[in-house]
Amino acid sequence: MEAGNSCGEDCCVKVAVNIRPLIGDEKLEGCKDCVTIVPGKSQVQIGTHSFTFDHVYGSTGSPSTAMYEECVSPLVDGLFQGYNATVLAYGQTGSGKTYTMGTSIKDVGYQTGIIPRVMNALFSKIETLKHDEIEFQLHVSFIEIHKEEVRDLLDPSLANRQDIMAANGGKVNNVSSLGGKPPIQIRETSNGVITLAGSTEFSVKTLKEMADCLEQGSLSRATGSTNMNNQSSRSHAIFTITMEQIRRRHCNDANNLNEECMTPEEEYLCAKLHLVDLAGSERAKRTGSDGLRFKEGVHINKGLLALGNVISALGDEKKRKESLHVPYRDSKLTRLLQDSLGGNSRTVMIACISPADINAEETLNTLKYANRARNIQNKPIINRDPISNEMLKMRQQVEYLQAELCARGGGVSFDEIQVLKDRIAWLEATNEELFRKLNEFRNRDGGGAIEQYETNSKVHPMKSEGLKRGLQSIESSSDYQMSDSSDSGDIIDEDTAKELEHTYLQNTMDKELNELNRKLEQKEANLNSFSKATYLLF
Ligand SMILES: Nc1ncnc2c1ncn2[C@@H]1O[C@H](COP(=O)(O)OP(=O)(O)OP(=O)(O)O)[C@@H](O)[C@H]1O
Repeated sequence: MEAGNSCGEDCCVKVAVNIRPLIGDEKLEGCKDCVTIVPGKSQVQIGTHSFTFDHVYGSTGSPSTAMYEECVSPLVDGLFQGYNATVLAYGQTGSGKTYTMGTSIKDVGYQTGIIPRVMNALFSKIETLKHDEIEFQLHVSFIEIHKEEVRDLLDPSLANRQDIMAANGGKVNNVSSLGGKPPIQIRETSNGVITLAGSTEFSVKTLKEMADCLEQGSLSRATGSTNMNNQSSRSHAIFTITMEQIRRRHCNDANNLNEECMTPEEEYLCAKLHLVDLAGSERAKRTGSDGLRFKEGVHINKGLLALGNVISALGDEKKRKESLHVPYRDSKLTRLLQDSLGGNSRTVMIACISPADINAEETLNTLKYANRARNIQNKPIINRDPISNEMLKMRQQVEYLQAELCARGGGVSFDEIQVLKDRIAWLEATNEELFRKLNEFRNRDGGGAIEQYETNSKVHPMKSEGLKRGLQSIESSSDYQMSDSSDSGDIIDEDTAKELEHTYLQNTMDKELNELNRKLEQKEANLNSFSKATYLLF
């Protein structure tokens, strides 16, 4: 996929905070609510700290419709215009990330989470646009990054894993032992697009098919019991929806019904939406002393630390201006999200927090982390496929050449070309006639007059001078002869008469030859301009 048009403005990463209500264990432990929202200000206060975000939602139960409408719906609309988008749910374990994203089918949030809402919105929008000569294709992939390995949650061979999970009480304690495909490789194309080599991508046609992918992948996800959440996601999960569009546009110009207008113009757009449910951000030791959980925690922290460093580098205006190194390669997570953070994507981070006072320290860390993300600037661009781009360029080139041809051919209309053709035909006929007359002269004179003329004019200047004089006498001869006939004055002898007649013939030939040359030159010039005109037209 190649970069297309920029939206023209840099867009900061939008950050929203979602505060879940106190839940079962917290209530049982008698936890107090330590987070307050400043009404009408999108501000959160914890202890003496105060943070302002783009949006703050909270304590009202299920992920609100307002959160979807304000934060995610614009990204879904952008997909239809070809803009990539990313939604990241960040926060400590048990803060409500999976619930908010809707990535667990066992949760109530699954019904109202962001991903189910996105899927509904996508299909209903496609339904309304279907009539407008737009063809859609949707693809889905679902991967997780677990202990710095990218795993394919839609790998058909992982279907067995659900049985193992069921036998294991729904918990997977050692994901690596469950088999499946080898880890997926993250690749970067020459134009900076990040791709996953070897991940399963399902083409989906219906909402049900897409929901099945989400369900299957959710079941395959690595979860485990932690001190803070007995159904904790131990990996970063990325559900990606890729939408391809072919838009056809027919020319409707009634005055211009030529062949080109019957050919539809096609535009190809392709955009992807990453929906990311990050693993818990808490310090590793808080999730449990058990070796496996601890190691997982270290890896999770490594990814989130790298994400934090990338966010810091991108959020620091000075560093950004100096184009300093952004450490995307420090973890699989940041590598995979490279083109979503500070890249060509529209990005929303939803910081999920628990209001319970026992989580105050982690909540403060989450708010600080999210606050840094607000400074990241992305440059969303429309993503067009390179072939489509090439076609667009070629079409523009053809249009330019057609306009150029019209402009240049503007001085030579078809009528004018016909006039030129007629003139050439006339010139050719005249030419033939002149040659015929010339030959007649030659035959009449036996070639002597012409030869004599040519010899005289080139070789014998003295004789030529004599002929000139002869010509002068011819010019006056008509008067003379007339007077001769009337007055019967001077008598011209036979030799002089012959010489005068000869000179007369030579003089006539001379004039005709000059005329012939002039016409031939003109014919040549006309032929030249005619062939130039036809070259420009065809
Ligand atoms: N807005 C909410 N309303 C009611 N219950 C919620 C809400 N958000 C989360 N919960 C409940 O809190 C518990 C923890 O939520 P969830 O599993 O989504 O947290 P998490 O941040 O994804 O945790 P982990 O990182 O360990 O996976 C769940 O039992 C969930 O049902």
